[in-house]
Amino acid sequence: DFPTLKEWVAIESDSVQPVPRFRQELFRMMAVAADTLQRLGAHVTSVDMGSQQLPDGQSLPIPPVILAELGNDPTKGTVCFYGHLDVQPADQGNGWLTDPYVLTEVDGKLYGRGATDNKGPVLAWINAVSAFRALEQDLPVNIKFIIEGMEEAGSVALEELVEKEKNRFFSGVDYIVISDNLWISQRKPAITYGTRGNSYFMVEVKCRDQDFHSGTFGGILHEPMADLVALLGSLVDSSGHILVPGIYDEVAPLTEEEINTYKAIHLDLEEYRNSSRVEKFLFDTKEEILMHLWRYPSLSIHGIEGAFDEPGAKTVIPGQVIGKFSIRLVPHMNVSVVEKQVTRHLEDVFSKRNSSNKMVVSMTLGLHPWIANINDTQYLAAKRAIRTVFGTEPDMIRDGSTIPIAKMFQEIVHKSVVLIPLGAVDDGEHSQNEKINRWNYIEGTKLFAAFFLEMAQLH
Ligand SMILES: NCCCC(=O)N[C@@H](Cc1c[nH]cn1)C(=O)O
Ligand SMILES: [Zn+2]
Ligand SMILES: [Zn+2]
Repeated sequence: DFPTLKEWVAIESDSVQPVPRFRQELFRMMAVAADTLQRLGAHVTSVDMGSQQLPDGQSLPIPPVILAELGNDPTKGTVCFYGHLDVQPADQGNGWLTDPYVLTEVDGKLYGRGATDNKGPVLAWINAVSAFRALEQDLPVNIKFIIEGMEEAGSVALEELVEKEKNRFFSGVDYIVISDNLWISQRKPAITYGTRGNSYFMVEVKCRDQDFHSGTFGGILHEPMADLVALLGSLVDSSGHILVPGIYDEVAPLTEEEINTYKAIHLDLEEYRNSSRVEKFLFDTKEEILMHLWRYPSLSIHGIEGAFDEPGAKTVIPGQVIGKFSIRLVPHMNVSVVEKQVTRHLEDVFSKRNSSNKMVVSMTLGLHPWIANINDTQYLAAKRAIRTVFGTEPDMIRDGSTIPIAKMFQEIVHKSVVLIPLGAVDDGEHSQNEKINRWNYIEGTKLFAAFFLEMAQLH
């Protein structure tokens, strides 16, 4: 009578679209998960997270965070698992070949929103725990769970909760495990020991708060879009090199030993390129590709608010526009130093244009990079468990994206954090036709069970 992945995927727990219907679904999702953990024998607390103020003045309730505990034997180590049960939006009309909220198996692949990000891995951990229950075996370690429902919306209010629970819920925790990313291969398991951070910028250029007719005003204005395009064009060159002065100053120097870690990773570049449907990457070797995803910063331009982006040929001059870009940060870059460097650079470029428009730069998100010590006990336990279940050594990888909670745990709770992904490189998290392979889901469950046993031995 345990929940299946199909039942969990059927709950439309979208945290990104701030509408009451999805919030209700999120509350239902968290209630179902709390009930599951209770039936597993855990002591469960659903923490009220208050409400979220939206930019349009609306307020929406934040789904509760689940804190659960199973076992408190002082002779055993305590492993805390973090996961999230909210999902990215999914719209069947938009490229999905099956209903995103109906888990559908095709050729051993389980398609559905949240299948790999992150409902499948959370359920795999729960299944591993329940396997010990079913076999009437004592759990080898004490287990804690922290499960949230707002990760895809930026883990709203979670940092405050972690801070508040630092000396309570987290006081007895020895190790933290997250399973919220993917392998770098289709078949070879991985352990993740680092993620990049992210600093997200908005640059607003404003002439007035209404658009202009380009026949009536074109030729006599400093156009906001022309200013903005020049600003955005000044950020990165065609080889991907970021042009903000000083931005590379604090990037950790590259050592020979580190290069060898990239050499050891199996990555079929041709397959990677083909499955990504990209004609050519900026770099030609595996080592360069991995380094530019994991250990060097990158700058991406995301969009322009206020731009005319519909089909057709409207002859408008937008009166104000907001450019959006972000810089993925790596050790040892500092968020506030980056904020100053970017602001100064944009101000310099803008002042050289002698524009009469107003420019405002703001950093709306500052997430730190995270890197762990791969000699920590739980890394050894995860490696041994992978050998047992998969009969191979894992790829030791980093992730080019950002999992803010990893750094929060490291900084606030001061505990070792490991990422043990279960999904394959082509699972399509955040994309249409997200899936988890049946094989990954089942072997992943075994991996977590083996990990508990290894942790018990090594603790
Ligand atoms: N493979 C794990 C993906 C997790 C993820 O997508 N995180 C977001 C977090 C974020 C960063 N800036 C804004 N949100 C990401 O884009 O990396
Ligand atoms: Zn996720
Ligand atoms: Zn996600």
